[in-house]
Amino acid sequence: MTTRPGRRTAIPIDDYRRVQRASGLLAEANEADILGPTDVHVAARLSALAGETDPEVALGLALATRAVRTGSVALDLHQVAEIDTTFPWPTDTDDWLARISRSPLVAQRILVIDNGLLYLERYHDQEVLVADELSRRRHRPRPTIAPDRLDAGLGRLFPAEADADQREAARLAVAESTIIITGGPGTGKTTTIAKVLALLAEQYAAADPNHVPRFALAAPTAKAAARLAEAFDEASRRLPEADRDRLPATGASTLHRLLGWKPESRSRFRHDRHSRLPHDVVVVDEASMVSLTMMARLLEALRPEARLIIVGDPDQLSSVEAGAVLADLVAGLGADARRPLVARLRRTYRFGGQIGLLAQALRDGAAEEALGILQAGGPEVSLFADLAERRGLMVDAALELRGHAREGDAAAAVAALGSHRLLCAHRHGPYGVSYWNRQIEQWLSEETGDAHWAPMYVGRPLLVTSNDPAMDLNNGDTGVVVRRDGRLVAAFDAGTSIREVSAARLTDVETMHAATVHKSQGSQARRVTVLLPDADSQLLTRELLYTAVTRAQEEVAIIGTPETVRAALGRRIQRASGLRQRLATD
Ligand SMILES: Nc1ncnc2c1ncn2[C@@H]1O[C@H](COP(=O)(O)OP(=O)(O)OP(=O)(O)O)[C@@H](O)[C@H]1O
Repeated sequence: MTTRPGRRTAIPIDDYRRVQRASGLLAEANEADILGPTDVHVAARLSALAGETDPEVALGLALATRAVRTGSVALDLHQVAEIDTTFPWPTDTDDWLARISRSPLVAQRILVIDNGLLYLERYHDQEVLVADELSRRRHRPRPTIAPDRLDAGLGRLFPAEADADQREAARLAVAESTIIITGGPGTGKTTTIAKVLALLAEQYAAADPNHVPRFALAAPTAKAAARLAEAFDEASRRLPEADRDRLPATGASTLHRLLGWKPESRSRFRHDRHSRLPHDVVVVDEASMVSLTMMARLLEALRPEARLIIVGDPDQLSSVEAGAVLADLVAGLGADARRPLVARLRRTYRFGGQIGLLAQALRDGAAEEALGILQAGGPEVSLFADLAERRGLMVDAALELRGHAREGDAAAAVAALGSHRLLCAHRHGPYGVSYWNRQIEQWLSEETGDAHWAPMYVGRPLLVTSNDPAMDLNNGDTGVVVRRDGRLVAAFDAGTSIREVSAARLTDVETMHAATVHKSQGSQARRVTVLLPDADSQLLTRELLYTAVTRAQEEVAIIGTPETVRAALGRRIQRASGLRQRLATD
């Protein structure tokens, strides 16, 4: 048994996961690592308060709490055996569900049973709200448009035969007031958004020349919002002049900022159903990262007649919070063949080909095809067994950063952050971010002769790990420490500009030679190295590998074996929710 050193009483190091006062089934499930301490505490306390004495009902509540903690919106009791096949689960699941339905926990709406799924009340309310708001939007009359003008605009902006998917997506986005546009990396999502907004500006101008429409572009994270602003700017510049001139000024912000987040209260926003957003059109990009809670807040804050355009890649990792809303919306709203509200962009414009082909094979779970592409190698994709193969590349990237940082060239240093990224599934352990950050620093120090690294060294790449409104820094922002007039300043990428703050004032930052795949979502680098963990790691999933590979703009190397690639593609992230069912049967 491992013990913490220097203590008089030996305490097992994993004790923090054990709940000392729990008993019975909850304690057993805690001991089996099925339930975490929060699940046990919540279930024990709420059951006691509600007067529930059946331990299997309390177990249901604990599992519903666990479900939310692990990304699901609801729990299907019939699937619990998949969590742990050896645990002594209640033998009659229907009876278990029936006992829960008669419980005071349900009478007091702590738990809700709907369509055979078990919910914590708050998540049930949010799911119903999202389904109801979307249903209301779907059954409203279509917006009035000038169809001839739309046809002419589509012909003008999407003249090529090869752009049929984009043209169709744009047609739907103008004709409908709610639409989802999906597509993998480089399929022209941002390009299409710019053209859709140009077409809409034209429609609004024709309907009422005195009304200047208000467009909002939003993304779930600050990083993604900055990238959207940049890409949108670029795409708008390529529009024909008359279309560009019609576009109203449209910056991009986070969803939190759009809704007017009030930091003093966790889930409160300035805009809600009593104070709606003033916009005519709201575009949400990187929607795979939007949680159920955020989607609920957005939908209730939109004016009923406002247009909503949801854009994203449903095959990427979902939000770190509960829900896989984009995937649910695509499955639920795409199910209606009579009135499809989902447009798919399938053609890749960005890559020379191999990264796109690899991404496709990964998305489809076609392991042998993916391995074929990887093993054929080439300038864009490769598979290595050992990360040492990339040592030269990683050291060069770190040296480039250091060079610009020593010269005090913040813009060049920030740009150099995008040259290479090492992506890991884990934070800790031999495949983790912490280990590899230290290793790359060690290699760098061997190269430069700088023996010891102070915590803040010139050329240190930074990742912000919490929101800091006072410094205007957001969780996920990236920057680099540069030397400026003998002082150390941290220069951050603010999309189209650089923000500098004193490095000494920074608290919640990590080194970012390596980053987790989750943290890298919404950003890209020219070259990417993906370090796969052992095949039995539960974090190794198809969504993770697909998200990691699609962060690469020019070249990607996977560090792993055919076995780990197969294991990744064979493991899917399962997130239970009733949303797609509600939407499909609406
Ligand atoms: N119809 C098109 N014809 C030619 N090039 C295009 C077309 N659509 C997009 N592109 C080009 O493909 C590249 C990717 O486009 P865009 O940034 O719009 O894609 P995206 O799907 O938003 O990408 P991301 O993966 O960054 O979200 C850009 O260089 C863009 O100019």
